[in-house]
Amino acid sequence: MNPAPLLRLHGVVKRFGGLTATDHATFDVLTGEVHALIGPNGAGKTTLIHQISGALAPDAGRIEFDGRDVTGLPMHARVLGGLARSYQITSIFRRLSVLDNLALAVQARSGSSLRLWARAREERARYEQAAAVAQRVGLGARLGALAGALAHGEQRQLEVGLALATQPKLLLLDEPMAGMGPEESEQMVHLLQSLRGELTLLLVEHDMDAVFRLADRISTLVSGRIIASGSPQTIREHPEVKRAYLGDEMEEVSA
Ligand SMILES: Nc1ncnc2c1ncn2[C@@H]1O[C@H](COP(=O)(O)OP(=O)(O)OP(=O)(O)O)[C@@H](O)[C@H]1O
Repeated sequence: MNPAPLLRLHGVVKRFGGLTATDHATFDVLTGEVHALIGPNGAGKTTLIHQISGALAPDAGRIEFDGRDVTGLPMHARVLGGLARSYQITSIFRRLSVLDNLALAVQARSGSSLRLWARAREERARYEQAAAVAQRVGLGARLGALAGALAHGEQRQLEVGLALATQPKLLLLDEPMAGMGPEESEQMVHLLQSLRGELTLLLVEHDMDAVFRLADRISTLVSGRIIASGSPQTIREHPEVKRAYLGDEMEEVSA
């Protein structure tokens, strides 16, 4: 039996003036899978991720998460429901340590921020969870380092940790390998591989080597529309996907 869909998009639309960024996008992300969203520059991938996270309201369509219609829910309600997005570097408090950043993210899960500074340091359990997440994302030896002093790849690991600290069912990742060298990318691929089975991942990524190594299924977005969803093999061989995006690139990605 196939796993149930954790996330379902039905005809999701976003218009910016005369431009239709997402154009009746429809696809499912199944529970437990690593799902990659690929497509050319400007296809609407980031816009779609914003709509799923709740940062942008769709002009039309429906988004279901974990059996509920979340289309009208604000972002924080989606986070509390288990839908987390790994934000790029902007979400990190650069003048706080790795551990403090993670402890704040653990605290955010409780939905309260008022008592943050008064209680965060006293709450041993929270810091223990934060340290466990740091270990999980490969930053176990960097707990006391200031986040702003981390290498680029480590900052991206921390971002994943901040999202994991909210204990999500689904983690949205927008270009987790962006700006990384080969060694850092490799580390991120390993980190994401290690999350397999723990939670569901939806990943936007241009690094096709990483995509084809990680993804159980892939959806291809072109001009705001999902033109194909399926296994890596199906996508690799899909004539329209090849024409619109992958082209000769696939010949370089090992089968
Ligand atoms: N806030 C905005 N206002 C106006 N137009 C926007 C806005 N955000 C995105 N767009 C436009 O919507 C289209 C889709 O952009 P989006 O960033 O979602 O594509 P993308 O697939 O993520 O691209 P890339 O792979 O280059 O990151 C583009 O034409 C972009 O210029």
